[in-house]
This record gives sequence, structure tokens and C-alpha cells, in this order.
Amino acid sequence: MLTTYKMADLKPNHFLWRMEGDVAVIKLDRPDRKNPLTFESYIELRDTFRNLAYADDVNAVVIAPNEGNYCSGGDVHDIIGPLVSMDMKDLLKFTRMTGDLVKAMINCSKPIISAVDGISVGAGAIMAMASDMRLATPEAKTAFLFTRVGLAGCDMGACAMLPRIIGQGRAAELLYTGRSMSAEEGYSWGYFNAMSTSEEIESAAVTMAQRITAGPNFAHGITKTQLNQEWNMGLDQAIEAEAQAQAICMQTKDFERAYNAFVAKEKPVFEGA
Ligand SMILES: CC(C)(COP(=O)(O)OP(=O)(O)OC[C@H]1O[C@@H](n2cnc3c(N)ncnc32)[C@H](O)[C@@H]1OP(=O)(O)O)[C@@H](O)C(=O)NCCC(=O)NCCSC(=O)/C=C1/CC=CC=CO1
Repeated sequence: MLTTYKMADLKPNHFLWRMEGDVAVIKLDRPDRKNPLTFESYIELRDTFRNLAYADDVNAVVIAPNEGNYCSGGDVHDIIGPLVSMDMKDLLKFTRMTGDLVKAMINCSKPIISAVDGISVGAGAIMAMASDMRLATPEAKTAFLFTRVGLAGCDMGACAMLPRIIGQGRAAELLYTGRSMSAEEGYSWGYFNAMSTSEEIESAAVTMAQRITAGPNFAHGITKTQLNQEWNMGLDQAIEAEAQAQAICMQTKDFERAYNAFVAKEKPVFEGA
């Protein structure tokens, strides 16, 4: 039998988390350094997103800022420094591990919303980008600054994801120069879905997540899968994939509940299957 469990069973130690109803709110916990990622937090986030599919109590995730900043990327002292003297085998192990965090977020069947305040750079910017939706405060500064540390802009899927969100030319500029994208630019380019204040961004993201999780969560999982898998499909293949996916959704009780509620002129109550 497939094991099912709750968010608490995942026992994360390297980031903060709490539940807001069926929304898991997680945040990095190094506010004095603007919340960089350590080896441990990368791995724990990767494993958490991998396992969230089986957490019965979680229908969506919010990645929130901590003390005014989202994430300052890989920890320069604990991670970036040691990379300079690593051999190719270990470097590849590291870059694949960081890429696996993005894969885990994309493949996680629960919607992920990032609430971006203050600094969101390097791997932090990628984590926000790999989320389904993003909110920002006017203070949000987003930079894919790999080029500024002598590396290529194509890290953790950036060259695949960013052009799809903001367009090829804008993505090229940000990835070549490493310059900061302001919140205003990000909003006008469609990178950010909505704006909020520092005081309210976390609750705004939770409210947005709960508005989604009040809907048919099994079907939302299908939507997320198709949104991400159809990148690589031609239209014929996408339409067939959606035909199969929708036929599966039509077998759920949630679909029947929505139909019955419509006929009875009532609001449907979804149960996630
Ligand atoms: C732009 C900054 C993030 C913020 O600038 P500013 O607002 O002026 O704040 P500071 O005074 O610089 O920072 C406050 C303190 O935090 C420390 N700090 C900031 N970022 C980090 C970090 N990433 N790691 C460790 N510590 C950090 C900073 O040193 C200050 O501490 P003290 O008060 O003790 O001096 C700016 O800080 C900045 O540019 N930071 C570095 C950002 C960076 O280079 N991140 C890594 C990019 S690469 C990456 O994310 C991931 C990968 C993974 C995969 C493959 C390859 C490479 O990298």
C-alpha cells in the first residue's frame, strides 16, 4: 500500500515551516545573511518538494520571505567558496543536486507560490522562478547574477524557464548582465502576478494559495503537470495529453459534486478527489 503522511512527518530542520489550513508556508532561516541556501537547505527543500505529493494535509505551498528578504542564493562562504577547489566529479554532483531542487518543485503536484520581498538572487531567483506564481513587494530585487560570479546564466533551468515567463530578449539581458530586475519591471513583464506590501505579502500569498486549494485539488495537480509537461509538446500532442488528463478528472467525485451543485444552484464543496 502507498504510504501517506503529513507535512510534519517530513521533519524539515533546515528551514522554517508552518501550516495555514492546507497551505504549507516555508521560509529560509538565515535572515542576518538575507537567507542564503546551504547544502543542507538545498537538499532538504529538494526532498520536501519530492515528498509533498504524498503529504495528505498539504494542498499548496507558499515560500515566504524572512525579515524582509526572500533568498540571497547559494551561501557564498559555505557553498560558492568550496566550489572553487572541487574536481569535476564533485562539481557535477553539486550542479545536478541544485537542478534537482528545480525538478522537484516543477514535478511537485501541489501549486507553489513565492512571496518575494527584498533580495531574490542567484539560486533564490531560480527558486522563485520555478514556483507556479510569484507576488512581490516594491522592494523586491531579482537578479540572476551567475554571470557576476564568472559563471554562465544557464543554471538550474534558467535558460528554459525565464524566456517563457518574460520573453527571450528580456531573459537574455538579465542572464548576460546579471542586472537586477525591479519589482515594477517584473510586474509589467508578467514575472510577478501581483504586488503587495512587506507587511502583507505573506498573508496575500496564503490567501491566494487558499483560494486555489478551495477548488478541486486533484484536478489542480493535473493542471500543474500539464502546464509543465506541455512546454515540450506540439499542439496535437498537447491536445491529446489534455484529453486524457481531463477524462481522468471527469471520473472524480469533485466533478460530480460540481455538476450536482450547479444543478441545485449551490456552491460546490470540493474534497480533492
Ligand atoms: C545583493 C546582496 C545579496 C545583498 O546586498 P546588500 O543588500 O547590500 O546586503 P549585504 O550587506 O551585502 O549583505 C548582508 C549580509 O549578508 C551576507 N550575505 C549576503 N548574501 C550572502 C550569501 N549568498 N551567502 C552568505 N552571506 C551572504 C553579507 O555578506 C552580509 O554579511 P555581513 O554583514 O557579515 O558582511 C549581496 O550581499 C550579494 O551580492 N551577496 C552575494 C550573492 C551571491 O553571490 N549569491 C550566490 C550566487 S550563485 C548561486 O546562488 C547558486 C549557485 C548554484 C549552482 C551553481 C553555481 C553557482 O551558484
